[in-house]
Amino acid sequence: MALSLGAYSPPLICKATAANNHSHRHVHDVAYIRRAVEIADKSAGFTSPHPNFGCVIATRSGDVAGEGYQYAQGTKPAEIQAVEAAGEHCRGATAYLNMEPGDCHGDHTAVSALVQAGIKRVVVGIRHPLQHLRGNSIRALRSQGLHVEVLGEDMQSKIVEEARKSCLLVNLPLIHRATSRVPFSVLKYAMTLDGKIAASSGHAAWISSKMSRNRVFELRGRSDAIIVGGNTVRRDNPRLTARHGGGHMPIRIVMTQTLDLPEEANIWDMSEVSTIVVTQRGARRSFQKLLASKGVEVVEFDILNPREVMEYFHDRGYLSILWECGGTLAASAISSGVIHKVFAFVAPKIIGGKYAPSPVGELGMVEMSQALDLIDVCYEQVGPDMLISGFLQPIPDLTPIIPSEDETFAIDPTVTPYESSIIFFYKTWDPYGAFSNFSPHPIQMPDDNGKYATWPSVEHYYQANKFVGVNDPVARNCIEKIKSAKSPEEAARMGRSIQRGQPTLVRSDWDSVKIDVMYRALKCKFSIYPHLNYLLLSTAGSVLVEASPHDLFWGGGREGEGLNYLGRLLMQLRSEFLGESSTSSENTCLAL
Ligand SMILES: NC(=O)C1=CN([C@@H]2O[C@H](COP(=O)(O)OP(=O)(O)OC[C@H]3O[C@@H](n4cnc5c(N)ncnc54)[C@H](OP(=O)(O)O)[C@@H]3O)[C@@H](O)[C@H]2O)C=CC1
Ligand SMILES: Nc1c(N[C@@H]2O[C@H](COP(=O)(O)O)[C@@H](O)[C@H]2O)[nH]c(=O)[nH]c1=O
Repeated sequence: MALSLGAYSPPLICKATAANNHSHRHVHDVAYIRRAVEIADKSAGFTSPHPNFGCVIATRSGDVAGEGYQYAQGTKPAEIQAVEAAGEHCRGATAYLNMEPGDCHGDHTAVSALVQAGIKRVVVGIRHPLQHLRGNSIRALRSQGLHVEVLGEDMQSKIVEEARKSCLLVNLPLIHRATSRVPFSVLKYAMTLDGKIAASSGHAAWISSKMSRNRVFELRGRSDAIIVGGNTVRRDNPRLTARHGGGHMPIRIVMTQTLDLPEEANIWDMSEVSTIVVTQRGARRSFQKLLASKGVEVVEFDILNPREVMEYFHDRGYLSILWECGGTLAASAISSGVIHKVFAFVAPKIIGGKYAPSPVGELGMVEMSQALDLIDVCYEQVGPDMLISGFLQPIPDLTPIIPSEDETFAIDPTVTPYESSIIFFYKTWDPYGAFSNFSPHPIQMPDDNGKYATWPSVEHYYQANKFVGVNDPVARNCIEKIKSAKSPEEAARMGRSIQRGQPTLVRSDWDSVKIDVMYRALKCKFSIYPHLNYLLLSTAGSVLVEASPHDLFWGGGREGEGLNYLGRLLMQLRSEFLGESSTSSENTCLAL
């Protein structure tokens, strides 16, 4: 049954001229695209930031027949959900997508779903921002005879431009990933009406109201990580958790040169979420050991500055960072050009104090004409406070397309192709993302009794296996819960937190069997999906490395110090598929 557009109904249309018809169609299209944007954002706070896709299917008579949004990386594409919801109503209908589908895994699942369902026309908000995916799905849809229109390219008007902007905004972190080497960063602070972020004593709890602080929890939930400076840890002893009622918890990062931090602090409590300390190489080695004993990861930098640190977290796959530091680090981050957006909560209070700190320290500016102007400023009252937000940098321009390596050689044959013998993979949306255990490829695996069950991803299967064979109903319950986790990310979160919090539930032989468990899961995945098998074989001759800088067992580590067992297993499988060695998993482990 087709649903009425309801709250998203475009304005009523009266009789019109041909030109008017054109712009009226834009009104409809824009309303549906805006709805796709709205639903694309629905997983915010529940899952870590990821490319946000929404899809709305509208029938020829203008009713919404189906909708869907992608919940997390490795979950069902928005287009498939919308097609399933719309059923027969897809025939001849239009699909509205806020962003071109990202065919990260070479299987064109979203495109096939739209084609097979009988969709006639597709309106796309923006092309996929990532170079290796950009334009692929649009080309594929057109080659299948669908009429595809892209906002700003095939349709132009003021309202189209505004809708396009909303498509850019809902995926801004991804757009930054595509255009720069640092994650999208938001600086947030709370200040009194006289511009102080604490009293002269350093006391700051609280400046903003409870309502404003709840908004901050939401902002935290939308981020991969929250960063503060050493002084904020010493002064405030913050928890920096997202008490927003969502599932996603950002990692906490402390940036400190001296590593002169308290031995006991809320931020070292790793029961809910982990903390990473970034510091100067060689700083207080004994304290580093103490932190390591608490499970805190310490990352040393030769040059500790906001840009180096952000580039590191970009490489670690982070899309979005929230800065909740004081003015000293905030000034350094702004000067380094890594802050993109500001959220300032202004409380109607005056605290005074000649030495009370302010939100941004020394920027070296001497004339007001040098002040940084915010762009697209918004004012919103939150309880008694005023929230002022705006951008410090414009939305990156996606128009000038940087030529791909192949294109470069075509443009300039004198450029020698870079002979790459190492293939790095990590996030599902990056090149070779299908090698990630978070990729959306269900597998069928036998249980102890030889009965086959379907697992939504390799990650689900691997995490659940930690608790297999343990004679405890709680462990059995954990397996079922992990199996039905809504995303690979949630499966990983559950598996890791149960392993950490209730180690007695983990099977005693886990360390000795985990490689074999992973091997069997990967073997199934790369056997049952021909295109994945093809992709794996196409890498023959290259070293495969999971580019996880923090997982030193499955990943390659930051400086190649990781054991890269995931990469090794994939290479082992590749050579088995090529018939170069035996297929025994025991041999796999021996060969590693
Ligand atoms: N109201 C609000 O929104 C907030 C208020 N506050 C308040 O602010 C005060 C603390 O402010 P502030 O001292 O500015 O705290 P910061 O959070 O800015 O911490 C500064 C510290 O960051 C570390 N750091 C590491 N690298 C750099 C770098 N490249 N540049 C600058 N700093 C670096 C240093 O730590 P180290 O010394 O360990 O080497 C430095 O001392 C407290 O009173 C706190 O309550 C703090 C956050 C938000
Ligand atoms: N004082 C102040 C803020 N301060 C920020 O919040 C941190 C404390 O977080 P938590 O321990 O998780 O509650 C603190 O260290 C600083 O970064 N934030 C605000 O929204 N409003 C406020 O008035």
